[in-house]
Amino acid sequence: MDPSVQKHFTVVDYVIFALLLVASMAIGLYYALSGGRQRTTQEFLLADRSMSCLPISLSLIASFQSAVAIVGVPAEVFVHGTQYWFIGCAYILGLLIPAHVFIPVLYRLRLSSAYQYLELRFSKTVRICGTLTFIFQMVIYMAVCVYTPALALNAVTGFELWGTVLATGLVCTLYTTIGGLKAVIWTDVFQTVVMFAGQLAVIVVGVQQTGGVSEVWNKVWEGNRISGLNLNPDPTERHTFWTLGVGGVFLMLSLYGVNQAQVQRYLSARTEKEAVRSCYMVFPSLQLALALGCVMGLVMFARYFSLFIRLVHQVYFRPRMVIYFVMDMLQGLPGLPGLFIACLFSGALSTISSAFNSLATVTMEDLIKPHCPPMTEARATMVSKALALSYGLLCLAMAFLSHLMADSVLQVALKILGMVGGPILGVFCLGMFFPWSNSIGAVAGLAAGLVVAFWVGIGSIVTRTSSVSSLSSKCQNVLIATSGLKRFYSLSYMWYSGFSCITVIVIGLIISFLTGPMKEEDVAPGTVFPLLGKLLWFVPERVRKRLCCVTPLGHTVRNTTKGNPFYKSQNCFYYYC
Ligand SMILES: O=C(O)CCCC[C@@H]1SC[C@@H]2NC(=O)N[C@@H]21
Ligand code: NA
Repeated sequence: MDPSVQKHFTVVDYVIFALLLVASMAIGLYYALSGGRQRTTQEFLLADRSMSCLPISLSLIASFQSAVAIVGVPAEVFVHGTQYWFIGCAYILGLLIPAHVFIPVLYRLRLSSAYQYLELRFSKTVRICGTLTFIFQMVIYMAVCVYTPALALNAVTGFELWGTVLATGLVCTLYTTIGGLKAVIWTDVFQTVVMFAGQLAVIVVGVQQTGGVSEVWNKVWEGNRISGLNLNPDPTERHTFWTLGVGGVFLMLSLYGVNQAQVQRYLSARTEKEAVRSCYMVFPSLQLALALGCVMGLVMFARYFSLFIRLVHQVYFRPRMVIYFVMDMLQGLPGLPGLFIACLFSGALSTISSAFNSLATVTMEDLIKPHCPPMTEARATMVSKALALSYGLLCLAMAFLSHLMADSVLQVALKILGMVGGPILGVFCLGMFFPWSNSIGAVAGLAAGLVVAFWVGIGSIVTRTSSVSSLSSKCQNVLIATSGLKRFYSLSYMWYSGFSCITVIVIGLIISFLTGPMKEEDVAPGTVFPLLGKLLWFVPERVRKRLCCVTPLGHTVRNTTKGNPFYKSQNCFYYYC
């Protein structure tokens, strides 16, 4: 099959793709014209805190399962084998800790934005730093998510590239702007179903065309794509059980524990129990999404092994390889290419709509409201909608600017999420688990974490490309002067979030102790989680009291200044033990 042959679509395919956009638009319109008709920020940004656990859990999946994973995971397994599947082990702690640590603290403070927590626990400065870091992270991540499917499609199917980006980007911006969080959550539900259906279709057709499951298994086994348990402790090895299973926990915590897009969904739950339940329900669906991606990679390997050997050395080929093979596999089956395109764009739409909405929320709640004269509810909602619209248009502009990086899109997305998500996770951990930390320590820690993350992230790109690019040898020598630095740059990207998170905590504690640690009575009630008390459960009660983790059952008193219910006793703050 000649790579230059562009795959053409039948009418059915275009209809299916158009149906995806129409259905998403219809859901947006429905929520614009029903309920409170999106007239308050409580409804527009938090769905009136009325959501139940099922839609929330599917929307939690959709927020960070974009076309990048749909294209990237099969490509990863196709080229490197099933080692990546071990990231599934990170989902256990990666969802249990958010369910039992982050959700209780953040939900009971009845926040609108995750970064309000940083002001309650530290100061306004820390809140603003956290908000700006989040905005930076999501704008870049959005660009990768919207560009990936469009570019891959164009390269393989002649699908009009910019027309697609514009069409999906505008539809997404529209339904997010008019329908608010309710529309974003319910379109996420619909789009998650489309995502699973598209991947399943490719797997079924691929197995059938390869000659059955056993045939696939034989080819996959022959090509030793089934990776064993790699327990190599070397942190520079890209994918091992440790980088994926342990490093992946930090990545999951930065996304499912403290990322505004996910926290906003927890806060939109009608009760705390619903929020915790939605976190539990994410686990099976996330494992299913991971399994579908890995199996799709294996089936494609079995189906195209011979061709792959010929083409794999063309680096440009990687990001488009999956689409290319899928389009070849599905051609002649009218409707299936359209379903797969719809699946790709469902991934992109559901991720960028969550990003628009969370970006509009934090900009409104953390940057505008606290610094502008109080505005009427109607005006605040209008501004929030304008923000969602402008972030949508910004994302489209970014997509036109960004160029798909040479290596796998999955790796690029995980690097961005790791490099920026890790430091933000670190600041939240510093605040929740270390009562002594103060706001100077938090700001210094965040800065140190970001510096370290970008140093290793950018260093890894420069040194890797410098080995192939025309960088002068002197420059190369300077860059990787010592082998230690070389090893530092070759740290697996799966450790970026863990490494930067720990840097934030260490630096944050040191600076806090140097500038005068916070006293227990100064810590805002309800903002600290007794991690030490939990971990030292075997230590006698009186010793634990000294560690300031008091027994539970504090009675709720309404604090007039903060307006938040919190647990307080006469001499010490009660924690959730
Ligand atoms: O946008 C994408 O799909 C790529 C980013 C994936 C983010 C992480 S990886 C672990 C967890 N599982 C998912 O499906 N997404 C998140
Ligand atoms: Na998505």
